Amino acid sequence: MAPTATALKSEELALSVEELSIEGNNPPKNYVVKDSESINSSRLPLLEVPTIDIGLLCSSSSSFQVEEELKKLRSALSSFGYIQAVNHGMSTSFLDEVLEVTRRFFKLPLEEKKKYSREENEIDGYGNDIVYTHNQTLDWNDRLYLHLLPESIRKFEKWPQVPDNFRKIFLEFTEKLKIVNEVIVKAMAKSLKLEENCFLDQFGKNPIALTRLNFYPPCPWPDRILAAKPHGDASGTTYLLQDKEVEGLQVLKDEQWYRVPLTPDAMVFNVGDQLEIMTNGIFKSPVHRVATNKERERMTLALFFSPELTSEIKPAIGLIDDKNPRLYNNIIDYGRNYFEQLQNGNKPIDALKVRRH
Ligand SMILES: O=C(O)CCC(=O)C(=O)O
Ligand SMILES: [Fe+2]
Repeated sequence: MAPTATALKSEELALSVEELSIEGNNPPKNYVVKDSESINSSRLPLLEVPTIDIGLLCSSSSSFQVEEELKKLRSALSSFGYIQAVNHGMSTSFLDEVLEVTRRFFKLPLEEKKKYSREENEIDGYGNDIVYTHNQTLDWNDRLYLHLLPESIRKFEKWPQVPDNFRKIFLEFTEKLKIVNEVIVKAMAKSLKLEENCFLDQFGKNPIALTRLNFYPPCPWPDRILAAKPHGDASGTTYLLQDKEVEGLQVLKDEQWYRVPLTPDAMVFNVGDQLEIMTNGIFKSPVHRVATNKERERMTLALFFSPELTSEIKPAIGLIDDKNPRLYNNIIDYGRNYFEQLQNGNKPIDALKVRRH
């Protein structure tokens, strides 16, 4: 998933969002959303995100309860692509620890964090948006990207040494979430009456796990700047640990923006673009964005699972027939052009739509 185009450089762009939040009186122009009206700061409705019991999905029997859970999963993923995963086998205290090491990293002095700065044209490391074009709108977000799987692509030099349990906690989290992910990806197939490994096989033997730790400093201009611009995730599947107190995530459903509620003890799960392709558009990779907050900072942790780079992903045969034509072309390494497309204002998945005349 390496960015392909050469990134542009400029003085203002080299500052972290944290630095910008303490500087100056005017909004930095590269961050101001061109069509500010679209931010719509009036209070948005809250999305009802169904709770899915992962323990039930693991069970090999097909009881009434399991069938009901699969129906609920299918319904949520085909209407807006989000669920809250509960009973996932990770204790609240463990998830709190994951968020706590994340918080402790972002609370380090800037000079400390900059020791882990992302190199140009790389993904792993600390920094903000890669800049491809001068009129790109930047996100009010400092982040740390780290590849977690496969082991061979970990860049430990970008992994924080402080707090000193960072590495241990993230390795444990990765192992645990990998198991949850297999359960959910299999359940997605079962809920569509497909063979359970149908999507998991497309991830290949060495799926990719990438985490993105997000820090959103308070922003003096919440009506003009977004913490993350609208996007669908490039992943196969995405898991999000949300800030415990500060909302910000919003989802587009039927052309209306909704707030995603805070989910204590639950993980938010959403379909990524690559699972939308594999399900031939039945499951939706939701377009989401993050609002800025004038008073409060926010921290979240996203973890993305994606097929290995050599795997050709494709809509499952069992989902295509005369009534349901193929919607997407096959693709290898979906992430390769994703960032550049997104930063150029495109919706990357649209490039794969089958064109009919
Ligand atoms: O911070 C959030 O609530 C969402 C983050 C997100 O969408 C991402 O990292 O892709
Ligand atoms: Fe996202």
